[in-house]
Amino acid sequence: MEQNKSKIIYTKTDEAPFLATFSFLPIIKTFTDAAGIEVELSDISLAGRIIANFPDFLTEEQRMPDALAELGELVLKPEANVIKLPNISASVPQLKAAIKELQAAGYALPDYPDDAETEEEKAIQKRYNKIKGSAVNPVLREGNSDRRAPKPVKKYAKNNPHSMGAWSADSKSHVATMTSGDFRSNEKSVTLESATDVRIEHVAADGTVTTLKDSFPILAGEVIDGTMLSKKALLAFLDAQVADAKAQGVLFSLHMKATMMKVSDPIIFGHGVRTFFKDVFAKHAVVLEELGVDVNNGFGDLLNKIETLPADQKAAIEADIQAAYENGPDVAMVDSDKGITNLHVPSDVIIDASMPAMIRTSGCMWNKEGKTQDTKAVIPDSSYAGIYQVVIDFCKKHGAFDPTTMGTVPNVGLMAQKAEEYGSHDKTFEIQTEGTVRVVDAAGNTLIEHAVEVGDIWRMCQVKDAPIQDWVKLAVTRARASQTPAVFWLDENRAHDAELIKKVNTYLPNHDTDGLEIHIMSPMDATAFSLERIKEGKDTISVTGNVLRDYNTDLFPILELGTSAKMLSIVPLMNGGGLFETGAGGSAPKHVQQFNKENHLRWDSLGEFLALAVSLEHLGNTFNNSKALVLGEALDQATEKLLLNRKSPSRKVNELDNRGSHFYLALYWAEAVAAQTKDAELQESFGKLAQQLADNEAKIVEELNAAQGVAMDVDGYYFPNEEKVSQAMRPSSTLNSVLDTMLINA
Ligand SMILES: NC(=O)C1=CN([C@@H]2O[C@H](COP(=O)(O)OP(=O)(O)OC[C@H]3O[C@@H](n4cnc5c(N)ncnc54)[C@H](OP(=O)(O)O)[C@@H]3O)[C@@H](O)[C@H]2O)C=CC1
Ligand SMILES: O=C(O)CCC(=O)C(=O)O
Ligand SMILES: [Mg+2]
Repeated sequence: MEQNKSKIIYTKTDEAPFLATFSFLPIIKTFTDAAGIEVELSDISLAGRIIANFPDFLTEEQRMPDALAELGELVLKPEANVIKLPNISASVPQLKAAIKELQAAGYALPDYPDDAETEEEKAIQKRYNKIKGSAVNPVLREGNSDRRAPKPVKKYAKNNPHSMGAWSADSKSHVATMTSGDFRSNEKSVTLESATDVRIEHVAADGTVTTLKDSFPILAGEVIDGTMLSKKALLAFLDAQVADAKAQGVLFSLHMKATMMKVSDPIIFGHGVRTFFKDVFAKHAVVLEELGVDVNNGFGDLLNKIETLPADQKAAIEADIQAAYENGPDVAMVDSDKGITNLHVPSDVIIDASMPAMIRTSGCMWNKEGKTQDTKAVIPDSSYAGIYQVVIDFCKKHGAFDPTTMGTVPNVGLMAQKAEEYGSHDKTFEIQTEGTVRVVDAAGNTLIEHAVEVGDIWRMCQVKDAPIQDWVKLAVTRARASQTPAVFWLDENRAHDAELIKKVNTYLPNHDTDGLEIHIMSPMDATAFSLERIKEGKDTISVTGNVLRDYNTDLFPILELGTSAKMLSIVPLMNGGGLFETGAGGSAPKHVQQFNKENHLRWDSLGEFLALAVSLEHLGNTFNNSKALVLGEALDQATEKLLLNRKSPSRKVNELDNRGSHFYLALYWAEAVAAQTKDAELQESFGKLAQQLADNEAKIVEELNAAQGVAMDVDGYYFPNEEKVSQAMRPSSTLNSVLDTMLINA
């Protein structure tokens, strides 16, 4: 992919942000074309990535270039300027559904092999596994993360607070986490002084050595960790939690990140399902085995596979499932009307968004009657679980947070180059034989070693030195720019964090920290510190590793702003380019359901507006493009006005939705360009556009709202008909012709 000096890459993704793109992109192009800036669409949708990876199964016309691979190369170059919308990180059920849809559309793709046996099946599975889970973000994130609520957004939230469920001191909701045998307890960490190669091997009790991962390079200064989660300890823990949830009368709810931690967390999820339905699995072990049931993909896998059984056999299993529900604790529901529990699909409950949603709902989740109920949030590994307990304790003591007065917690996150746990998939193993796992360097020294048993999960993580240096620098830069205290969330008692603390102490003196308040605290202490301040309306930067980056950038925004979609999310790429993510949240599947049902899209594109403005600013500054700077500044003004005038999408049908909010953004953006005096040419042409949009406001809004209230079918979920999507997302002929006229004149 060529990125010339006046090009911005805009990503085509999935679900709600995909739909929104069909309305917003024509507006963007109206503005950028006039300024000679090219905006190119790059397809990294789940369907697009599947197509790109199986050219040999497809016809010439069906094939697509591997846009993700191209972007992966682009982000290493200084000229990179990419706007990245949220995309699906597919669980296996989602991947299978997308494949099915493509097959139905005439794409002769192979099925996803559940049990790959032949070499051919293994090769296909390997290709699909590359597409599975969080496969996009780690490729693009060649920089650390700077996520925050811009001032106008925070101000808007204070003036227009979202709902917050009240908290009572006698709430029984709590976090349950392991106290031993987990990743945190077993962690060992080493900083390599000089570059070397390491390999990971398993040594069986009889001395047989099996290579788990061939030699790979480690750079000087890199921190590596090895750790394991004991299956025995996990099962004992899960058993105890199921029993305790029942005893306490609270909902049982398991919170994992099975999409991003795509090797370890589905295994843990599977143990959660098997523990909850223990009797079903004990009684029907043989038949479930024969059916190839794999609940690492959720309990839904069992339900789907027993459909093929003879009626009486199926009924017997269903009766035992019912008994499990009756005898066990109540289980948290994703959709109580449809009987879908938190255990059905691993991608339905994702910890970063699910825990804050629970905290916002008075610490409750939904039970089978569709009512809220106190909940036991089960987060097996104790590395980070404690922060949520601190928030829960704080709410029990002080009541719910008040969005009208609370301060903000922006985040500076260490994430470049697959840092830490989020880069561990290719170094995570479910142990097949008792023995030892060891990490051995080029000279034959054992750097890390653990005794393991069958079923234990062993993993190694890496974080390179250059990203750490960049992260420390970014933290200081943000602390200085915003005059806000910064806290490194690092625990001296955790092996990995202890190594990072040494690094932070080495690199901080390289920067001017005069007059800045910088702390290092354990995650739980840092949470308590930040919450005390937030309550007093004070701001505190959280400087964290990759997992806490993920957790904090949903936790605080969801409490402060109601959603993380309103965050500014910048990734200053280490080689000088810019990656501008939109918001900090996901692709909102629920929004698509509503769109299909009643043609109302409640997706808020605020994240896209903010990202585009910083992308234009970056382009302007990097390449001396004054027109880009004018557009960027004007866009920020337009976004601020949009918030002030409350033109964000409503949640209700027949009211302003995503499309209507795009119209208002276009109007305010054109007005702001027309009002500036730095560029007379832009001023003149956008003066005309502003006038036309303003003159037609009532008609356009009427046309946009009138389209709603009917079912909408765009021929597919993962791979819809783009012509239909475009028609659906651009229902105002008046708006379309005003934009077209502008484009023709540009
Ligand atoms: N950067 C990325 O690419 C990311 C991708 N994901 C992926 O997204 C999918 C869904 O993840 P999930 O955890 O459910 O998170 P989502 O953010 O999609 O959903 C959580 C809820 O947040 C609200 N929300 C999120 N974005 C917006 C928005 N722009 N406008 C209005 N409301 C919004 C919605 O609430 P309500 O329904 O009440 O309106 C939504 O249901 C998964 O496949 C996940 O892997 C997740 C995070 C980041
Ligand atoms: O990549 C993913 O799967 C999710 C990313 C995410 O949640 C985040 O970056 O906050
Ligand atoms: Mg996240």
